[in-house]
This record gives sequence, C-alpha cells and structure tokens, in this order.
Amino acid sequence: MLRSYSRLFQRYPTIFTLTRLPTARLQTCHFSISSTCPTEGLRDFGLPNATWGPNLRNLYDKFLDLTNTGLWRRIPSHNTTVNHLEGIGKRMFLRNIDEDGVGFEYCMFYNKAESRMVCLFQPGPYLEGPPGYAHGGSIATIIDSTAGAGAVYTCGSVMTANLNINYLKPIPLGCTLLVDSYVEKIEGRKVYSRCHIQSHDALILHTEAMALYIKLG
Ligand SMILES: CCCCC/C=C\C/C=C\C/C=C\C/C=C\CCCC(=O)SCCNC(=O)CCNC(=O)[C@H](O)C(C)(C)COP(=O)(O)OP(=O)(O)OC[C@H]1O[C@@H](n2cnc3c(N)ncnc32)[C@H](O)[C@@H]1OP(=O)(O)O
Repeated sequence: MLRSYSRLFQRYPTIFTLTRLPTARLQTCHFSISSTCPTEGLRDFGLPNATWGPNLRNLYDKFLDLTNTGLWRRIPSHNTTVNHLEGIGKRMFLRNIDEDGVGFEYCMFYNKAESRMVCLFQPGPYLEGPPGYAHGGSIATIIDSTAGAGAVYTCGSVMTANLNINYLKPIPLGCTLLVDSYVEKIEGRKVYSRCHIQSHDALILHTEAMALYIKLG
C-alpha cells in the first residue's frame, strides 16, 4: 500500500501534500449502497457541469485518472439517499437546490485500501456565512458527509455521534477545495475518522476535524 501511495504522490504531489496515511489497514466490509438505494433514472450530480471552475475540473480529471489504477473509484451522487422522491419528495440536504453551482458543488472518490474518502468541493454563494466566505455549518456538512460516506463505504451504515472541528482559515466562496478523510480506527461499533480541508493547490489548510460514527445494525 505504501509503495502505491508513493507512486501516486510522485504523480500528483499537490493532491497529497497534507495527507496522512491511516495508521493501520482496517478491516472493511463490502457495503453496496445500490442494493438499498435504487438510483435508476436519477441524475448523477457528481459529474462535471458548466459551473465547475477550472481548478475543480482539473482536480476531478486527476482523480478520474487515478481510478484507472484500480485503487480509487468515483462515487456517484444523487439527490436522494433512498428511493423516496415520489410526489413532492424529499431531498438529501447537500442536493436540495436545483440550480447548479450555487450550493454544495462536489464529487467524491473512495480508496478502499486506505479507507479514504476524498471530496472535491466548490462552495457556492448560497453557503455564505461571513461576507464572501462559507458558513461554518456548511463546512461541517461537507466534512460530515465526506467522512460519513467514507465510514459507510468502509463499515456499512453509520450515524454521526460526534464531530469536532477546528476552523483554521476562512473558506472563500467559489474556491476549489479538497476534503480528505479516512477511517483511523474501529473499536467495536465505534468508527473514528479524521478529515481535513485544504485548498486545491494544497497551500492552505482550512479545516481539521475528527468524527465518531456508530455502526448500526
Ligand atoms: C448525507 C449523505 C452524504 C453523501 C453520501 C454519499 C454516499 C454514501 C451513501 C449513503 C450514505 C448516507 C449517508 C452518509 C453517512 C453519514 C453522513 C451524515 C450523517 C448524519 O447526518 S447522521 C445524523 C446526525 N446524527 C444523529 O442524529 C445521531 C443521533 N444519535 C443516535 O442515533 C445514537 O445516539 C447513536 C446511533 C449515535 C448511538 O446510539 P446507540 O444506542 O446505537 O449506541 P450506544 O449509545 O449504545 O453507543 C454505542 C457506543 O458508542 C459510544 N458513543 C455513542 N455516542 C457517543 C458520543 N457522542 N461520544 C462518544 N461515544 C459515544 C457509546 O459510549 C458506546 O460505546 P461502548 O460500546 O464502548 O460502550
């Protein structure tokens, strides 16, 4: 694993600059989201659209390239986590705005060997908190969703029990970010994950977080 990681690092140094490796290889389970969440006919929002800036598109292309190694896979993204979009319908929080680019614009990639979920994120203007910057709650949302999805893909269904965030540098709206999470350890039903948010060029560390997920069922 270490060797393959080194190869990727040499190829894409800016993506991996701030990354820490999981301390140990974790026991994972095979969880298939598609078996519980029919996605037929639903739009995959994790694909490029016209609102994606060049930095987001560039990072997306690099990670898509990494999927050819077999280590990474792109995670489809729909506006529902279960098949309940009948009538008025319900929406997953991150996908509850119809217009592209104004809310959470993101896509995710998962590396099973590293129990790692990466989210490429471009916060839109509707996420504003301080003038021109992302609201802390929207930052918590993308962290929980990234690390939570990583925990789900690693261990199966989970709920967030605790989320601890250090906001280090404000996040300008419209910028491109790399949200990088991994499952650090699993103790019984408790799944501990770490996550950080860095700028697309890895020059700024915006946010660090730790999360505790509890396995269900
Ligand atoms: C949003 C989607 C993102 C896109 C994903 C894309 C693809 C993936 C596809 C689908 C995946 C879907 C979603 C992604 C996943 C997550 C992201 C969003 C997650 C959420 O948005 S989720 C909503 C907010 N979340 C809640 O609404 C939780 C409310 N809560 C509860 O439902 C219970 O509280 C629960 C279930 C947490 C535990 O309850 P329980 O009865 O099952 O277990 P119990 O209490 O016995 O605890 C067992 C052991 O955990 C320890 N423990 C428990 N809590 C602790 C704490 N806070 N601190 C330290 N230790 C704690 C105990 O001390 C014991 O430890 P020990 O075993 O050592 O004694």
